[in-house]
Amino acid sequence: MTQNIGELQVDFVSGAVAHRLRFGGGRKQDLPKAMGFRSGITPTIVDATAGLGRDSFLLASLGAHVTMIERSQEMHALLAQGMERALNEGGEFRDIIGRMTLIKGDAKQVLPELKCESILIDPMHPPRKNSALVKRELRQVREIVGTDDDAVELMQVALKHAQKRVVLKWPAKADPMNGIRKYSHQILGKSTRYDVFMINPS
Ligand SMILES: C[S@@+](CC[C@H](N)C(=O)[O-])C[C@H]1O[C@@H](n2cnc3c(N)ncnc32)[C@H](O)[C@@H]1O
Repeated sequence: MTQNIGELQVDFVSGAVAHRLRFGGGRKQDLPKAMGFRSGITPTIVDATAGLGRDSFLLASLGAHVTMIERSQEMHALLAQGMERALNEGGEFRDIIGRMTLIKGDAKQVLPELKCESILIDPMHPPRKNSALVKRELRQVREIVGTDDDAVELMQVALKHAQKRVVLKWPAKADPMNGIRKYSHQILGKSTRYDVFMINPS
C-alpha cells in the first residue's frame, strides 16, 4: 500500500519510546493525568486507536492494563511484531507487554463487547497546513491507514460504552469535534490536547 511501510517499525525497546520510559515524567504527564491516574489509582484502559502503540506502552509502563484495538492489518502486524520483540527483551519490558492485550478489529464493533473503564481515542486527523512539522513516523502511519473519517462515530460509541471516562487526543489548536457532547475538561499541551469526557460525574 505504501513504499515506506518497510521502514516503519514498532520499537518499544530503544529510541523515543524507551527514552520516555526512563525520563518521561511518569504519572505527571498529560496523558496519564487525562486517563485518570492518581496517586493510588491506576485505571483499566482501552486504547481504541492503537496505531504504533506508544500511548498504550506508556500507560502500561505506569501499571495500567491496556486493551489495544487496531483495525489496519498492516499496523496490527507491526504492533504484534513490536510486542513480540519487547517480550523477548525480558525484564521490565516483559512485565509491561504482559499488561498489554492487542485485538484486531474496528473499535466501533469491539468496544460494545468489552468492559471499558477509561477509553482513549487518538484518531488520525487530516494533515495540517505545515505538514513538515508532522513527525515522519506519523506521516508513514497516515500513508498506511489514511485519515480516520469515522472518528465522530467512534467517539459516539465510546461515550456510550465507557464506564468512567473517554479521552480524545487531538491537535491543540483544532476546533472541538462536532457531533458529540461538550468535553468535561481539557488538558492542554504544546501541540496536543486531551479533551476529557467524564461519564456520570458525581
Ligand atoms: C494516530 S494513530 C494512533 C497513534 C497511537 N495513539 C500511538 O500512540 O501510537 C490512529 C490509529 O488508530 C487506528 N484506528 C482509527 N480508527 C479506528 C477504529 N475505529 N478501530 C480500530 N482502529 C482504529 C488507525 O488505523 C491508526 O493506526
